[in-house]
This record gives sequence, C-alpha cells and structure tokens, in this order.
Amino acid sequence: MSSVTRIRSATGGARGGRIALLGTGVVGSAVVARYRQLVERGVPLPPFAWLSNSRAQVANDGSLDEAIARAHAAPRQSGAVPPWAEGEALARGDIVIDATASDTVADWHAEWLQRGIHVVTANKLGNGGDLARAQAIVDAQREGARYGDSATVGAGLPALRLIRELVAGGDRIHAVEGVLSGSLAWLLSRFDDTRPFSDLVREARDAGYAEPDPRQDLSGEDVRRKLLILARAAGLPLEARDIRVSSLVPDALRDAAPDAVDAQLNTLDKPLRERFVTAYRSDARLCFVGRFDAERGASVGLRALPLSHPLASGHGTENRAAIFSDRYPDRPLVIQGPGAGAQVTAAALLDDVLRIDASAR
Ligand SMILES: NC(=O)C1=CN([C@@H]2O[C@H](COP(=O)(O)OP(=O)(O)OC[C@H]3O[C@@H](n4cnc5c(N)ncnc54)[C@H](OP(=O)(O)O)[C@@H]3O)[C@@H](O)[C@H]2O)C=CC1
Ligand SMILES: N[C@@H](CC=O)C(=O)O
Repeated sequence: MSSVTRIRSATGGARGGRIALLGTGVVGSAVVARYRQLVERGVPLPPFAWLSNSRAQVANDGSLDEAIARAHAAPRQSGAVPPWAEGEALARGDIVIDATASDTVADWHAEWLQRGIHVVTANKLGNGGDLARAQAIVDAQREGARYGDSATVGAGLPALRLIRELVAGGDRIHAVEGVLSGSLAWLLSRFDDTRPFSDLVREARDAGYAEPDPRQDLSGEDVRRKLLILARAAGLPLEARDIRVSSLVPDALRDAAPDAVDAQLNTLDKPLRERFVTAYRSDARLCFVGRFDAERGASVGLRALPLSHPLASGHGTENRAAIFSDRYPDRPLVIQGPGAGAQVTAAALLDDVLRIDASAR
C-alpha cells in the first residue's frame, strides 16, 4: 500500500480549478518555491491542492513547505502504481503540473484533457514522444481543457509559441535550426580541455541543467524530443525515427545500469577531447545543433562551427532557435536566451498555469 494522504474533496460547480503537482525534484521543488513567492506578491494563482512524487501523494493542508518536506521524506515504494493514482481523483477544471520525466505520467496527459483537466508540463514525453500520443493530446483539447507546454522547449523561451503564432497567421515554416539543449550548451561553452568533460557533466547535473538521466542529454534524445515538438507545431508530423541523431554517448556508458552511470561518465573524456582539439585547431567551436527542414529532413548532433556562425556565440545554458519561413526566408527570426535551469522552467510552468486559469474564468 503506498503512502497516500487523503485530501479535501473538490467542491465542483463554479469554483476555479486547483493545482496538483507531479514531481518534487529539481523542477517541482522550484515550482513550489515560486508559487509561494508569487502568492506572497499577490499574484492570483489557483489554490494548490496536493503534490506527489513517485513515493507519496501529500495534501497541502496549509503549509506547502511541510507538504513538500513530507513528500521528500517518503520512503521508496515497491509497487508499480504511482501514489497519486490511488489518491483523490482530479476534477474538471483542475490543473495538473507534470514536473516528472515519466513516460507513465505522459501517457495520462490525453486522458486528463479528455476529462476536462488542464495539463501543464515540463515533461517532453507527451507531445515530444510518439506521434500517436502527441496527436491524442491535440485531439483531447477539443473537449475544452488546455495543454501548457511552454516549458518543454527552451525552458519557456517563446520559440514554440512563436512558431504556433506564425503558422496561425498563415506563415509556412521552412526550417528551424538551433542550439536546443541548455546542458550541452553549458558544457560546450565551458569545455576548454583544462578539466575532463565528465567533471563538467557532473557539475551540469548538480546545477539542475541535465535530465534526471544525463544520457538523455548526451545522446541527443532530449534535443530530438524538442525538435519533434517544434516540427509538429510547424505542421510537420514527424516521428522520432525521422530525425537522424548522432549520440555523444559511448557504448559502455549507454549500456550502464542507472546506478553505474556516474562511474562510466569518464568514457566521454577521450572522444570529446579529440573533437575539441580538432575544432580548436580550425578556429571552430563545438555546438550541439538540431535542425529540421521541411524539404531536407531533420538531424541532431555535434558540429564544429566557425566562430562567426550565429549559433556559435552563446554563453552558459543559452539556447538559440533560428526560424526560416515564408516571412523570414533568408534572414531568420532568432529566439535566444537561457534554455535550462529550475527557476526559468518553474516560471514557464506557472506562466502557463496563470494563462489557463485566466482563460477559464
Ligand atoms: N532541469 C531543467 O532545466 C528542465 C527540465 N525539464 C523537464 O522537467 C522534468 C523534471 O526534471 P527534474 O526536476 O530535473 O527531474 P528530477 O529527477 O529532479 O525529478 C523528477 C521527479 O519526478 C518524480 N516522478 C517520477 N516518476 C513519477 C511518477 N510516476 N509519478 C509522480 N512522480 C514521479 C520523481 O519522484 P521521486 O522523487 O520519488 O523519484 C521526482 O520527484 C523532466 O521531464 C525534464 O525534462 C524541462 C525543462 C527544463
Ligand atoms: N536537460 C534539458 C533541460 C531543459 O529541457 C537541457 O539540457 O536543455
């Protein structure tokens, strides 16, 4: 039996929705902290009903700090059923925030929408996973509930929104090319061969830029998901297999069990050092670039770009997305800014919550 805390039942009727948070890790904890700050500043957010991780669901009985501390302290569960699945049902008008990287949770997105429950997500496995799942999420919104996915690309940078607005205005997207991984941008901007690459990967993970499993970043999988989200928003119904991905992950690291990943990170050092030295000798900079092109397909991988290239001058976690369209055929429209980190991601999630709540009133 999982550790479930019963919470007050929904009153239903004309009340506004409530927030339920799934995931209390790096991003989920930042959502709770920002929610408290915004409420203290008088921002009219919906009430926070409960939060859950993979171990426990905890009601907000007045102190969010206490609720998240109890969730963090809950013991690991052996059962396969997540604690929130056994807890109080969500009601029409509620807003679920998905701050997990869970495929199981992503599989619920369309179901919640169909039941009139809004979904706000940092988890890219909803609209950046299988095309059928992404399509089900689009179709389910016809029932009236809304899907907030601003945080899934660029940690809230307005690239995704912009593409949707251009398409809604009749523009046709020809291509999008960009640096779409905040952690890889940070790693490659810091890597100068004075420290092993693996040390920097640990630092990026500890700073909250990497995925729960950093191989998702290093393999290009995270960028593939973001590219799928952008391409689908642009009207290209791509599947994961349509994107060629060149992974940075050596076989030994790829095959490592989750608890052996850290020990295998040093297998990255030699190949990355070689790539760095080759680029350095030709006055180039390593950048991890994703690109889809309506005519020429899509790819993700490491490129050595001349220092003068527009994608080569970012700092820290900076993402850049260059959008080419009928309206911007030669000189692209470029969105740029920090593309990873708990604070920016939490802000993007709560921006979506506020937009949805305002439109529901
Ligand atoms: N870090 C960043 O800059 C950005 C991250 N994101 C996305 O945010 C998401 C969360 O990342 P992050 O916070 O770093 O990850 P963490 O690993 O820190 O946290 C993940 C949380 O999800 C919980 N969880 C896992 N499975 C379930 C489940 N079935 N039901 C409920 N909770 C579950 C975990 O529970 P437990 O604690 O019990 O293990 C944990 O609390 C990811 O999808 C990531 O891609 C998006 C944009 C930027
Ligand atoms: N791990 C991701 C976080 C945001 O999506 C990244 O590095 O960009």
